Amino acid sequence: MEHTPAAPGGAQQSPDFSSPAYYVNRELSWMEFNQRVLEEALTPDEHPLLERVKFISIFSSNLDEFFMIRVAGLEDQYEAGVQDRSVDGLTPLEQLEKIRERVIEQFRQRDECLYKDIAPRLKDNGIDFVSCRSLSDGNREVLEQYFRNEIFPVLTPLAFDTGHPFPFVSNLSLNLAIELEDIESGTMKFARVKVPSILPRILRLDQIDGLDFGDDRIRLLWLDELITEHLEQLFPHMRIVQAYPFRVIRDADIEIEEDEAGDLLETIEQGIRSRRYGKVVRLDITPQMPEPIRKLLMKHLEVGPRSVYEIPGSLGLSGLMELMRIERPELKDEPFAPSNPLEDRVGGDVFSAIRQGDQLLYHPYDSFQPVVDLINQAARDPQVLSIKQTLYRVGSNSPVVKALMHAVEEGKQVAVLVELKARFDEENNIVWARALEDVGAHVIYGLVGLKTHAKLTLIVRREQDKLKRYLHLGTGNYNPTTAKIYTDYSFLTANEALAEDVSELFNALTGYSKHTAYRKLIVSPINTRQRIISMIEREAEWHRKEGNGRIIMKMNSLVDRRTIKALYKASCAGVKIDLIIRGICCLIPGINGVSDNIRVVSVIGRFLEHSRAYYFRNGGMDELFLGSADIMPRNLDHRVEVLFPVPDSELVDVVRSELELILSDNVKSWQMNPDGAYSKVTDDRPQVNSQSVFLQQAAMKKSISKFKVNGL
Ligand SMILES: Nc1ncnc2c1ncn2[C@@H]1O[C@H](COP(=O)(O)OP(=O)(O)OP(=O)(O)O)[C@@H](O)[C@H]1O
Ligand SMILES: [Mg+2]
Repeated sequence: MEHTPAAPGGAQQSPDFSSPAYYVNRELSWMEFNQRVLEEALTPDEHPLLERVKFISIFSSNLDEFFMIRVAGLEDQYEAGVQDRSVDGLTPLEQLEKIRERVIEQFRQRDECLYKDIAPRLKDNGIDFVSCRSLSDGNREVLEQYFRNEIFPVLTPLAFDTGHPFPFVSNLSLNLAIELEDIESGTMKFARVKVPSILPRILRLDQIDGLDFGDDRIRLLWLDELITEHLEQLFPHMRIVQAYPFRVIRDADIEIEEDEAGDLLETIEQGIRSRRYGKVVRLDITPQMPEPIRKLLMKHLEVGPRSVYEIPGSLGLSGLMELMRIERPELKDEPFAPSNPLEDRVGGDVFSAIRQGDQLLYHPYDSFQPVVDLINQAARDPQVLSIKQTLYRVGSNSPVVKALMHAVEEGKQVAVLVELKARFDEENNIVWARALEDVGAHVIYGLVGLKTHAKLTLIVRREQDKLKRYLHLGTGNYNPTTAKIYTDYSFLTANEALAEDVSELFNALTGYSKHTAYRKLIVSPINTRQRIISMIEREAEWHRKEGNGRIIMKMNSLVDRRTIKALYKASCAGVKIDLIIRGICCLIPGINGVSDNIRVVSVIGRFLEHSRAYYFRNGGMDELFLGSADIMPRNLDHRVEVLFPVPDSELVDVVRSELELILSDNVKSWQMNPDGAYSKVTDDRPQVNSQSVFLQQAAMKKSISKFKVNGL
């Protein structure tokens, strides 16, 4: 990326902070993030072998989602003739073209890594991808029988010619396009078979009864290969000329006109159904597919050449996640047991822990269990009157939801705000919302036009004839499964001023309250942008007065232009600004006269960095906010988000030193350079892998508390 120095000739004029040269394109920045995820797989020795496979899967499914939402949006804009340029000066078409160029290169890297590096290493470790043809005659017969019994009944061959309409090809589906010859008439035909998504994508041949290999190697076969091999069973009296896999990705962005939605739940269900019919935004094929079949698919799926990707090898590599089920611990990360300081100290009595003082948990190093315990304990506790909670992504089989249901059964007043619009979790959330409603909880779907992304729990308990309020405030979801792999903070407190604000906020979410004057919380869409910007400006003021201006912000994405401008200005004023941004970052650090004092790093590793923390030195009166909001227009303007201050200075110090540790990471950290590109942080200091250090610290905490429990 080119940019001219802000003040040519050393003149002291203020740079034009709106210049496109000072911004990175949001979509391309996301692509760079996904590249960093891919690098986790590409680099040998970065992770145990199966974990590298996992990163190929994550990279691939991330990219699928990106097409379903972001590329779909750009294609819409392009089609609608939108000529507006992004902050960095690109039209929708220019962005689409750049994305395509990048994706092609990424697919090349991914596939080369998978087939030339990872697969041979898997082989060295006794794990083989095999083809049907490589099997002995005896094994092939057994496999044919297996196909007949287990797979054949689930398949539906769909003919396609003038007599049959083009079959509907659903989103994310893998299919075979089959060329056939009618043996009697000699005419050529075309058919499509969907590879059933309910079956595992990769078969473990060594686990199929009757197959005999005479060794204990693990043998894997792609399901689509098995189907291809036995197509003649689906088309008797026809000659299979050839079969070619293809995969379709559709626009999956649900547009909900909430103002017109009578019943939001039903409207979203309709949306999910219609998502199956969204416009095709990507068609994956293999290079072998002949031109006529390509043309035919492109015509009927209504896609242009820009949306067609040739991928040698298997399609839909997100399916590789199944390999994580292989029981080969030495090829995976070492399991770890999170510390549970609360359990160790107060035996799971979370209320009493909170009474002793505010509690800060850092997941996944600290267990998420206390949060589940809190709600379970509240459900059982006769003194508890009510529980209010927001739910965004709860995951399947959620112990949190079960605890809430239990609380209803125990006669507590339970009010739950279920966000039905949480992307790709809509169906899941509908199920939970219904289940909660059925047991008699008050289920609310939030405010019209806003997604509720805030993570809040409020428990009211009667104590000595007074009502006391307990809070859980978080940066991540109420999802114990992801809490094992995403880094997030949980803050447990009975702080009155915070509780007052949270009560008001729940009233605003569930009732008609138009409360906007929160004393402690920063709340989107009310004042997050304005408060963050004013704290950035305040830091510049402090710096002018007494120096030492310092800001550390950690988030998943930084997109908001006004906040970026404020950061540029603060940098020009001399404030030292460190940004830990895992994903999209539209700000460019280190530009002369614009962002000299800003550093941007991104940590990608075993755990998904997910916590959001905003720290300001504030003239020595350190101020720290944690919460659910990233700095993107969507989080600032279109969602209900909460950032909460951490009132205890000791805990502020804890978080600040955790942030400093991440900033000192020189193993899993990437820095953004003044040209907008990322490079791995390398220096001569002893190696610091921040996630590993946090793991070690958690293990230490565990052993220390064991000593304490034992009275040593
Ligand atoms: N270690 C990892 N590194 C990179 N990406 C990961 C890792 N683990 C999981 N992921 C991917 O990260 C994605 C989730 O990231 P994201 O920040 O969007 O979280 P989220 O739960 O959707 O939160 P939000 O609702 O705030 O967007 C998942 O789709 C998953 O595939
Ligand atoms: Mg997300």
